[in-house]
Amino acid sequence: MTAPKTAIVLINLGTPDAPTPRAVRAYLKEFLSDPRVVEAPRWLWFWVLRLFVLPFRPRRVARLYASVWNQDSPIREITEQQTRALGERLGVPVHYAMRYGRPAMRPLLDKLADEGHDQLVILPLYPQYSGSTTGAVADVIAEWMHGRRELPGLTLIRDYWEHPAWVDAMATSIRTFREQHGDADKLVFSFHGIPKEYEDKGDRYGERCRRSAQLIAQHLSLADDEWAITFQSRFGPKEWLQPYTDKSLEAWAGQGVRSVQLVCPGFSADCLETLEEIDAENREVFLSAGGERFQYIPALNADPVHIDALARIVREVLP
Ligand SMILES: C=CC1=C(C)c2cc3[nH]c(cc4nc(cc5[nH]c(cc1n2)c(C)c5CCC(=O)O)C(CCC(=O)O)=C4C)c(C)c3C=C
Ligand SMILES: [Fe+2]
Ligand SMILES: [Fe+2]
Repeated sequence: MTAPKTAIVLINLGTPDAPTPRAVRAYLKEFLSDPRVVEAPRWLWFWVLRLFVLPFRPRRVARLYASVWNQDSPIREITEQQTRALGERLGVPVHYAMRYGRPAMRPLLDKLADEGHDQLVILPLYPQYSGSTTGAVADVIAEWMHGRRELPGLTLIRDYWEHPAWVDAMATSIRTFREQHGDADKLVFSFHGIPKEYEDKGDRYGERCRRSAQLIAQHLSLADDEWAITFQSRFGPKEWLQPYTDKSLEAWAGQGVRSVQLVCPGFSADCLETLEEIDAENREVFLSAGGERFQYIPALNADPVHIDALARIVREVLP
């Protein structure tokens, strides 16, 4: 037998192929059909998705994608940069795939196994585990394994919000931003939400986010009134994790908070939800409610402090 041939696979959520209603429709159809993402009864959601969501949302969301699109969707461009940088740092082949849309996970797993890799380390780029994100990645891996006779060794890094290397990278990035731009009345940690019902049923994602923000705030020696945690990206009519980012910004502006800095520690790469929803929509919410200064602190992206942290996290599980 030859020495184990290891490959690292980064996974992120996904994005449409193009900022057009047609491409966004195809992407949303795949994404929102996953029962990990929308847990409504299948027969009901089948019709709601086709009658009320897919005929309308893609047109509006395509315009939002167009407002942040570069050569490609930011999340795919940045994941590609992260993949290259981590490969150089580790000296081990690093690949990436998206859970929804392209490049897809299954063809990559097939290719790596067919090439004779017998150890795969899979790192979903969600620092805080949720069934709706990393759980959905695990589903694809499990289905893929089901169809294969010879299996490689597999390590799934479930999450890394507690890893000192990642907490340190987040704190360093925020500190560097504040050294360059000054502080604000409030530092807001805004996380992507999930429906409150998922938490009630046992998904401890919200708790991980709250503890995550606490660890970073401690690292920065912030007093309790200098920071806050909120949840963004509500979808549909039900209650999601609270407090909501937009409502909180509005309330603070009314209470005399003049300046805020927002950081999104649940997003390893900037994407529609940070560049458009936070840096454009929520900026507008805060400023039009009387706030004076709104600053978005970028995601860790392909910053060397992030790549160093990911390299440490992966090295710990390498054979
Ligand atoms: C409908 C339910 C959704 C759940 C639950 C959900 C959880 C969740 N999502 C992320 C990260 C990202 N989500 C992104 C976009 C996005 N998310 C939803 C819905 C749910 N997300 C939708 C419908 C969309 C698409 C845009 C829209 O139509 O509003 C993205 C950005 C992708 C991009 O292309 O830039 C990310 C990243 C997390 C971390 C999470 C739960 C923990
Ligand atoms: Fe989402
Ligand atoms: Fe959004």
